[in-house]
Amino acid sequence: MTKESSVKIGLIGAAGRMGKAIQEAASQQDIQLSGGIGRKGAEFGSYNDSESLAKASDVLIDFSTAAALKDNIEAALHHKKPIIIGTTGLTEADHQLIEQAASKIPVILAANTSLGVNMLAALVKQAAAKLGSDWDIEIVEMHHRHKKDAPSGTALLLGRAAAEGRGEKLEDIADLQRCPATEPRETGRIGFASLRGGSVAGDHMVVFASEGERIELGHRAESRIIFARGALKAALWLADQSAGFYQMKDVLGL
Ligand SMILES: NC(=O)C1=CN([C@@H]2O[C@H](COP(=O)(O)OP(=O)(O)OC[C@H]3O[C@@H](n4cnc5c(N)ncnc54)[C@H](OP(=O)(O)O)[C@@H]3O)[C@@H](O)[C@H]2O)C=CC1
Ligand SMILES: O=C(O)C1=N[C@H](C(=O)O)C[C@H](O)C1
Repeated sequence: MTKESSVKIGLIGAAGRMGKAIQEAASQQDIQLSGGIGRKGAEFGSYNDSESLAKASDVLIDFSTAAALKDNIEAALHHKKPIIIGTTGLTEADHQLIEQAASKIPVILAANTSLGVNMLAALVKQAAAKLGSDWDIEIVEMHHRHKKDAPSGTALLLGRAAAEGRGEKLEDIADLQRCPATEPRETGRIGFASLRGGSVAGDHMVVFASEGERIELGHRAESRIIFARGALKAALWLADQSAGFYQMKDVLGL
C-alpha cells in the first residue's frame, strides 16, 4: 500500500473553490479523502462536522473560512489529529489558538501552499537582507472578485519574509492603509496594495524600488491546482510529524 492510498485525509471547505481543486488533485494522484464537509454538513462521505471528520481521518485540511477555525482546531485537538490550515484572513486571536494547538498536535499554517510562492518568499527574504532599507518595498496582489480578505494572506507572508530579511517585525513597519494620503511615503515601511476582479487565481509582486532602479520579484498562479497539490503534499508530510508548528518551507525543504 502506498502512502498516498493509506493516509486518510479529511477535507474542510469541500464545496469551495479550493475544496474542489483538492478533490481534483487527489483523484489525479490516487490520494484517499476520508470525507469532505461544508458549512451545512457532509459534501461527500458520511461525516457531518469537523468533529466526526477528525475522528475518521489521519489528517485534516482546512480551506474554509476564518469563522470556522476555532471549531476545526478543537476537533483536531480532541482527536489528536494533525491539521493544515490554508484559510486566510485570520485574526490575532486565531493565530494564538493555532500556536496553542501546535504544542499538542502537528499544525501547518500556510497562507499559500504552492512551491512557487514559498520559493519567492525565500528570494524576497534574501533580497531584503542584502538591499538596504533605502530600497522601498511595496507588495501588490490581485485576486478574483469573490475574495473576501485583503491584503491576501500571501502578501502578508511575503511582507513577513521581507521584514525578517531586514531583521524587523512586519507589524512594526507595515503600511496596510494608505488611501487617502496627504504625506509622502515613510522610509523603511513595507506598503501593500490589493486589486480585485474577474477570475484571477492569485498574482503577487514584490517591488524593491531605489533611486533610478527597481527590482520586481513576482509569482502568478495560473490555476488553483498548484495550491491543491501543495496542500496534499503537506498533508502526507504532516501525518508523520510530531506536535509542533510547521510551515510550507519545512515541507518543501526550502
Ligand atoms: N493557502 C493557500 O494556498 C490558499 C488559501 N486560500 C484560502 O482558502 C480559503 C477558501 O478559499 P476558497 O476555496 O476560494 O473560498 P470558497 O468560499 O470558495 O470556499 C470556502 C468554503 O468553505 C465553506 N464553509 C463555510 N463555513 C464552513 C464551516 N463552518 N465548515 C466547513 N465549511 C465551511 C463555504 O461554504 P458556503 O459557501 O456555504 O459558506 C465554502 O464552500 C480562503 O480563506 C482563501 O483565502 C485560497 C487559495 C489558496
Ligand atoms: O483567496 C484566494 O483565492 C487565495 N488566497 C490565498 C491568499 O490569501 O494569499 C492564496 C492565493 O493567493 C489564493
